[in-house]
Amino acid sequence: MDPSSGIKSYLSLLPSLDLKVSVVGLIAVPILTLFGWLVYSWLTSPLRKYPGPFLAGWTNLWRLVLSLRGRNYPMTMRKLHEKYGPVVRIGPNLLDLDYPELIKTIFSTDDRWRKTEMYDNNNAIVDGKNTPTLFSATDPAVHARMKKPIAKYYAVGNILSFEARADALVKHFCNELERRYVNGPDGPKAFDLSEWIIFYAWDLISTLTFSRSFGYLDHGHDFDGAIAVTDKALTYFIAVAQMPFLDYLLDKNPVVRIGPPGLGNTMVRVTLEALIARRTGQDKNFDPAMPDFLQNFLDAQAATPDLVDDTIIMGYLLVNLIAGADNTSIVIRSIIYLSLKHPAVYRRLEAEILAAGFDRDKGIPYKHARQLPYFDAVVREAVRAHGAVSVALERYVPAGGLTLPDGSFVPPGIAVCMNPDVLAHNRGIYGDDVDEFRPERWLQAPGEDAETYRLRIQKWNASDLGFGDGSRVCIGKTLALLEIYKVVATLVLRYEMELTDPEKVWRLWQWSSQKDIVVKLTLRE
Ligand code: HEM
Repeated sequence: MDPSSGIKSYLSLLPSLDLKVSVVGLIAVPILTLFGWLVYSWLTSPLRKYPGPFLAGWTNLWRLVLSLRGRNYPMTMRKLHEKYGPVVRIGPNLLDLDYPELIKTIFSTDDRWRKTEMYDNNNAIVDGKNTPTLFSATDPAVHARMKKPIAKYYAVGNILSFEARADALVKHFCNELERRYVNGPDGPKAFDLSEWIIFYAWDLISTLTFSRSFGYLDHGHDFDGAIAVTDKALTYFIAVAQMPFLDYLLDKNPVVRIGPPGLGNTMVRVTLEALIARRTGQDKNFDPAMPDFLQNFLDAQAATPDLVDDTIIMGYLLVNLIAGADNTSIVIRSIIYLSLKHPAVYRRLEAEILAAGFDRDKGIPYKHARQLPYFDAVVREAVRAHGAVSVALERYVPAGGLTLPDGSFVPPGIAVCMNPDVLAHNRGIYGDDVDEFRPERWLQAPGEDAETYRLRIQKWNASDLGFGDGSRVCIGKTLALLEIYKVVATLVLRYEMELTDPEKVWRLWQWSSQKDIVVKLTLRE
């Protein structure tokens, strides 16, 4: 059938030629204007000189579609850099840079490099209000006001004061695994460790945040569906980050919220309940002798009431819950799976942890665990090889513009981004074996003198964006490392661990998350 016949028959219903012309005009003019505007923008864009996929120069739609294809996104970004070099135009107004030497400029401490609108999507809706959080705030002044009263609570000293609680939770984690999968009458049973790791991360962060565990370890499954909701939320955030205005049409539509369903509601409800219970003295779980983040935030409010109101406290609590658990789980899974997949690595790690003199029935002291050089190398390599963040972190070029190492000039107002995953696979930094999991690269190489090694690691540290950098660096890094080192060391110390099928490859979904790490644990003698 002629596809235009529908339009023709519709036009034939119109009473006069004039009206026909008007209707055609009404349709054609906006389309032609849009097309003309696109062509004009494309021709006059200062980014025209940079290479990249053809469609990317015209619209962010191609990135949106790519983002919905999960793991393909980070892999495509790596391939694009292999094909085009360190600068790739991935949007009409966006350059993706693989220049580790620019990290300190773009992710600086001077607040001139503002986060772009892609972060607005992470604002929380509290009491119907679109509320920026410590993570999502794009205005440097708003961010600084939020961060100042609470930064100290994420410093090593305060995080170490949470150690006893973390130890108790790691013990609970082991007890549940042993009860269900290790000490059964038929001996060890295979199970998917990947999901138990997220249960651990959620229960630990909720315990440290407001002294009540979500209860996933007790239930052994996503009993309230909140983990599934968060997964959907992440998929959504990643997608709308590519075209931020979509979030204003969908989730944050001021007239009628279109969707997606229920994002963030569970977290907001649980968090609000915890705050009210604490304020009204009804919080039975809270022991003043063991302060938690909520107590810290209330102390911050008492000390600086002009900076911290209840909405800000809700934002602090929500970011704690949402920003950390998934990322931390991804790294723990990478460490365990990638080590087990490389038996020589696992054996060396195991030997070091077993020889470290930890008491199997007590918590593993974080500071002691961090001193083990091979363990440290394994963690760093896991973050490099398969880290948690494969989203490009965007910033606006400030007044004065940016001169790239290739000599080209990027004017102010253009967005540039760096992707921790792309940087972690930069051959110029890590060598041609970037795709291999090789923790030894982080140790002093045979024949390498101490000074050369020191300088090499210094350069690698400066090239690492896995936890961000500058004034917007991850505030939860120490906490995440504490969670990671404790649980990995405990698992290795207590159990002989094996993949039930060493040939089977984990299943990657979303962008970096992993599923199907099926293991068997046997209690060590
Ligand atoms: C392995 C685990 C983690 C990884 C890989 C990670 C990674 C990152 C990265 C890359 C950034 C910078 C984002 C940007 O510049 O756009 C960031 C920021 C942030 N992270 Fe983490 N994170 C982890 C764990 C946590 C935890 C446990 C918390 C909280 C309890 C947390 C809270 C935050 C916050 C609040 C920010 C924004 C900081 C600011 O802008 O001042 N993260 N994280």
